[in-house]
Amino acid sequence: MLTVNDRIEKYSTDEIEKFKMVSTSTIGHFTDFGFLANYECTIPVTKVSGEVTTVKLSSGDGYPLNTALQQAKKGDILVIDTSGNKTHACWGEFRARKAEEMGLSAVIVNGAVTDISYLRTSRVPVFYESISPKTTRVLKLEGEVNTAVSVGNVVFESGDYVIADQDGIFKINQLNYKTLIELAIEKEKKEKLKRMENNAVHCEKK
Ligand SMILES: O=C([O-])CC(=O)C(=O)O
Ligand SMILES: [Mg+2]
Repeated sequence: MLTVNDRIEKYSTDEIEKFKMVSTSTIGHFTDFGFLANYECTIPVTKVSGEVTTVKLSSGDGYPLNTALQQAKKGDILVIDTSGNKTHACWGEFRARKAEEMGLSAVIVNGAVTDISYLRTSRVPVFYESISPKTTRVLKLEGEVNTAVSVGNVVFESGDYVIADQDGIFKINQLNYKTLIELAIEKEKKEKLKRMENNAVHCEKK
């Protein structure tokens, strides 16, 4: 049985523009919640962000991913919950090729990936936990698309917004994002000034 929910839009274009302005390490000054810890990334990422499409797999069945890739939109971050499977890689070269074609921003998976040499050349970054030669298969057993999933101890739903950079991955929390983003933008402005002052002092000393 495959459950497919409609895609949800949670944030306005203006709000999304603001989210893109801040780094994860600035948000980390104000909250501990919403961060995924210890994920590897296939390529060096300076900054990536996007709305979330979720998919939940079971028993090494990769089939729901086909549906998720049909539901996802350009710019999305695909969040894959393997339901605890850390050995059967659900993401490899051909999924990556599809993601490139669609223009996905990134993929986050709480399990294994495969075809790592290809993934390291793909422009779509994949945040993952492990590498495995064993893969999921098309079993058509069970799965969910755009339901709530838990990945890296964070709950993700369709339409959530994720920002990721070299310091980590952060999911915007609908409960407090207005305050949090204003605080983060303000802090980044202050830090920019501080940086300029610092550099000026440095130049004077030379
Ligand atoms: O089919 C899979 O589950 C993963 C894979 O090898 C690919 O995407 O090329
Ligand atoms: Mg493959």
